[in-house]
Amino acid sequence: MNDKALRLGTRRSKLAMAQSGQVADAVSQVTGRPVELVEITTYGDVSREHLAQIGGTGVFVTALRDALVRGEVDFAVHSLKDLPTAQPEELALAAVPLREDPRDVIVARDALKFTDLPRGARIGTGSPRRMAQLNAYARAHGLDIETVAIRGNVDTRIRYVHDGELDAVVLAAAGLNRIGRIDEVTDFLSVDTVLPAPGQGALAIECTADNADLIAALGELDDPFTRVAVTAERSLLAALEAGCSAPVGALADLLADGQIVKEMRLRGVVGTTDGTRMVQLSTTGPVPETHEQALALGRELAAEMLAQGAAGLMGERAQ
Ligand SMILES: NCc1[nH]cc(CCC(=O)O)c1CC(=O)O
Repeated sequence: MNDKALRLGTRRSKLAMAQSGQVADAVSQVTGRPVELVEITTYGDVSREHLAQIGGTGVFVTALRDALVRGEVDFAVHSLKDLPTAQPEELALAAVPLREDPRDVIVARDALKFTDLPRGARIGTGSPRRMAQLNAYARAHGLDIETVAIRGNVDTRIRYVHDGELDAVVLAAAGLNRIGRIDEVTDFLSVDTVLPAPGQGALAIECTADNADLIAALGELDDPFTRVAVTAERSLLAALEAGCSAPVGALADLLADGQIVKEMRLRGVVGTTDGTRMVQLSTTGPVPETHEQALALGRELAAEMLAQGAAGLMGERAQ
């Protein structure tokens, strides 16, 4: 038996270390091999520039992928929502584990809920998707909020609220869960209010495409439904030709009748960051049984969204 340590390439951020550590334990369990974390610094970690300005899609991912291709590490864990939609040929998406809570959340001062924020409240987020949907909701419900562009890691963002610079920030529940700060949440946003980013809450475990043994071993951590759902969500994103910094939300979920899964629903939204113009559509159909069917579902919904003018709403970037 092979008991040589597997090398897991990871970013150094608290979130990356937390999710890599959790996956390392699971991989150790299924392979019976020790897993050693190898820290890799990415351009996104050192850059002070705004994410959108340095190219948006995948800045955090590239350095890890380079290390895989060079053979410096055996596998890597990414937040699936940060993965570019194009899968490089030399790499395999070996596992998509069971997704955690996909929702966005608010961390606000004084334990405030989103809808209880006072007039003129300032809400920080670096995401045009979150801005668009929060502003659209505010317009529709007579809330007076100002979305403020911020960046930085999860700790930095929460500090804006504790320091009194902002009334609230928007974050992903999954990230807070993974770093053990879910108690900071003052409001879980319904996905009817803010549709999450495609793939939000899910992880991607990648290794090189030629490593059949490792692909098979990591495959034990795969959750087939999560994979189908995120495949449809990311296919929608790709068909809209939108990068990770575009204002696109997507979520696939199962519609069940008691214990019996009946259908899958895919919802998508695109909007201008000021929330004045939105295209939001959903489609429901049989649960896809193949990768190709999942891709087709995303493409079909994207085509309907484009027919309703979605392309005209995506030119924007956060400032
Ligand atoms: N944009 C950064 C990012 N990438 C992944 C997560 C954690 C959530 C996830 O894995 O989906 C976060 C933080 C956030 O959006 O609050």
